[in-house]
Amino acid sequence: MEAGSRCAVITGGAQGIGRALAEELLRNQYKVCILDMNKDAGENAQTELNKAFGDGSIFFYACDVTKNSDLESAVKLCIESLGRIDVFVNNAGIVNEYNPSLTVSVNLTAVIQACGIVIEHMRKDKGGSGGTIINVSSIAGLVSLPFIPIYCATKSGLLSYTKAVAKQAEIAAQGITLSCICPGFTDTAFVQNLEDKMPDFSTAHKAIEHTGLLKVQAVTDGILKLIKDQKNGSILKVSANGTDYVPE
Ligand SMILES: NC(=O)c1ccc[n+]([C@@H]2O[C@H](COP(=O)([O-])OP(=O)(O)OC[C@H]3O[C@@H](n4cnc5c(N)ncnc54)[C@H](O)[C@@H]3O)[C@@H](O)[C@H]2O)c1
Ligand SMILES: CCCCC/C=C\C=C\[C@H](O)C/C=C\C/C=C\CCCC(=O)O
Repeated sequence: MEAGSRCAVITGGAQGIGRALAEELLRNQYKVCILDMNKDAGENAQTELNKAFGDGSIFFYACDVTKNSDLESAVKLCIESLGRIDVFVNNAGIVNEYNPSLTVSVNLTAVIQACGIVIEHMRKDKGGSGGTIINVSSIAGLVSLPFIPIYCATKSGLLSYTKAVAKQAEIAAQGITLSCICPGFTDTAFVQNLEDKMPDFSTAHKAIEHTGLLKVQAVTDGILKLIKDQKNGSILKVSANGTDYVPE
């Protein structure tokens, strides 16, 4: 590991927004670890991206973020591979209105657990060098969508949690910043095959027809902006109308 290269970890990084972000960070000279429960997609991303960016650029570790023991050991492996973590992106997420506990567990509880683990590593008073945590929320965390109430609850919960932790005096003192990104509907596998994931699929389908889909690049650009701006406690909305910070 060369002195000075920045290191990032992305949960749910095997496909969709997470994988595109991994690629973007590699293009920006980061070393990257991706964590995902989809072993085939994760190994595939690792092989393809190491081929494109050079061996040892990216590491994949299988991790179900809902299992605290998986998270603990995956973060340890990331630190062994990268040396440190400068940027941690909690990106893994699901929509499943028929399984509230799983939805809360993946989208909210796992993020809270991961933040706890990563903050301990980043704290300057514990030998770390600070860092940035980005939590991937959604416009569904800002507006209430009647066809996905449980998903909305998890994503607005993420906004509250992130802003509250960011306000803790010791977070800033330790050189740590937390922020959230709130994308609108985005063109990934996430918005496909959802017929059996919500009772009122036809309203969801109409909403997407009405708003259209964002390109993944708009979301990864937003995450790069958050990494660059380091505005602790900020919420960045990405929609068809552009990318803007949400006023306090
Ligand atoms: N696509 C959209 O329209 C959209 C819009 C706003 C926000 N988001 C959010 O963006 C994030 C990424 O979404 P995406 O569109 O790339 O979805 P995606 O389905 O393409 O990718 C999600 C990844 O998360 C992984 N994952 C799911 N559960 C996991 C678990 N328990 N442990 C580890 N990995 C797990 C999946 O295997 C997958 O690789 C999610 O948090 C989602 O809520 C998506
Ligand atoms: C075909 C059915 C797909 C159902 C999609 C379900 C969940 C997707 C959740 C995403 O996180 C996106 C959530 C909300 C987007 C809300 C409004 C979009 C406004 C778009 C805009 O202003 O550009």
